[in-house]
Amino acid sequence: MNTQAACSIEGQIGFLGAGSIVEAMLSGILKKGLLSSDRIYVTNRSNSERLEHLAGTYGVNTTHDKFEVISASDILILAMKPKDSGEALKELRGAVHEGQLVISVIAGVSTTLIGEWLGVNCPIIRTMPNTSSAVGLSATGIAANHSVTEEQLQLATHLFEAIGTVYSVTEEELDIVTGLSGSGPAYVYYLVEAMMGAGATAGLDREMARQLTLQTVLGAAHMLMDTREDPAILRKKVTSPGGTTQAGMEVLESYRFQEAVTSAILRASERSREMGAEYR
Ligand SMILES: NC(=O)C1=CN([C@@H]2O[C@H](COP(=O)(O)OP(=O)(O)OC[C@H]3O[C@@H](n4cnc5c(N)ncnc54)[C@H](O)[C@@H]3O)[C@@H](O)[C@H]2O)C=CC1
Ligand SMILES: O=C(O)[C@@H]1CCC=N1
Repeated sequence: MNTQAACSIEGQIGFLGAGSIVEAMLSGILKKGLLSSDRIYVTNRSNSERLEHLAGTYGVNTTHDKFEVISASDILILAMKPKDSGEALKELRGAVHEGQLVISVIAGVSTTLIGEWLGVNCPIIRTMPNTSSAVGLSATGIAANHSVTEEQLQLATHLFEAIGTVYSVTEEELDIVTGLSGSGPAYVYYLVEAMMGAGATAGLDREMARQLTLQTVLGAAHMLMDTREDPAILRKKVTSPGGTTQAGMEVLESYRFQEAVTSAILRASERSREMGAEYR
């Protein structure tokens, strides 16, 4: 868990969208005590059961009236899918006023486009958190448009610091951040699935394979963070000449593992750019 102390924030926050990333953020924000649940409003397209779940689990206010959420909120967080965002935001044209701070977690969609759809020249901050927000360990990229004041940027940074670590980048760089750390947890889970599966296939009890894999991933992440050593150096320290790691690494290389990971991240970043153009 991120142990950084979080001071409370003023005002009310509204979420337009109630999916996985919003639940991860709610969980992280409330665990940190950044603001009380009665100052949070959540709406979605039409799923009442989902809103009931969020109200029941987190004690937040939920409604199907998007205009109620907008008028109740000092900070508005946009969290619908990129493909739904144009239609959703055009419906709200004129409802958001210039004093409200809009924060988007939507992949690929630019602050310029969001401003055009909403029909208002308001401060807009584009971010890219990841689902590790739920345990306070998101790696979040953040970029602001020209209307955002230093104070508003600090406020948004503070909000996202409650759910992890925040990195200030340019808006262009956010597409790379999306492919790398926004999608990144899925790549790590994919590796973990493969490692656990291999342990079980080789004869270990499934739970034992799971625990050994998770402790290995956790230990490796801590080694990288604590020693600040280059990952290639750490990898070499594990690899005894002619030993087991070398044998395993040769197989990964024969499948061009690094090339596959690089291509995946570049393709995901490109997809972020594509979505911004595709859904305009
Ligand atoms: N899932 C992830 O790991 C991450 C997702 N994101 C971004 O967050 C956004 C949401 O992603 P997820 O939570 O995964 O999607 P999701 O599909 O779980 O949730 C999308 C939500 O948007 C709502 N919605 C759709 N149309 C709406 C409308 N007109 N008004 C209000 N709400 C509406 C849906 O009802 C649903 O609650 C996407 O833009 C995605 O790019 C960003 C970082 C990480
Ligand atoms: O897959 C997606 O498009 C979203 C953005 C980053 C993580 N999930």
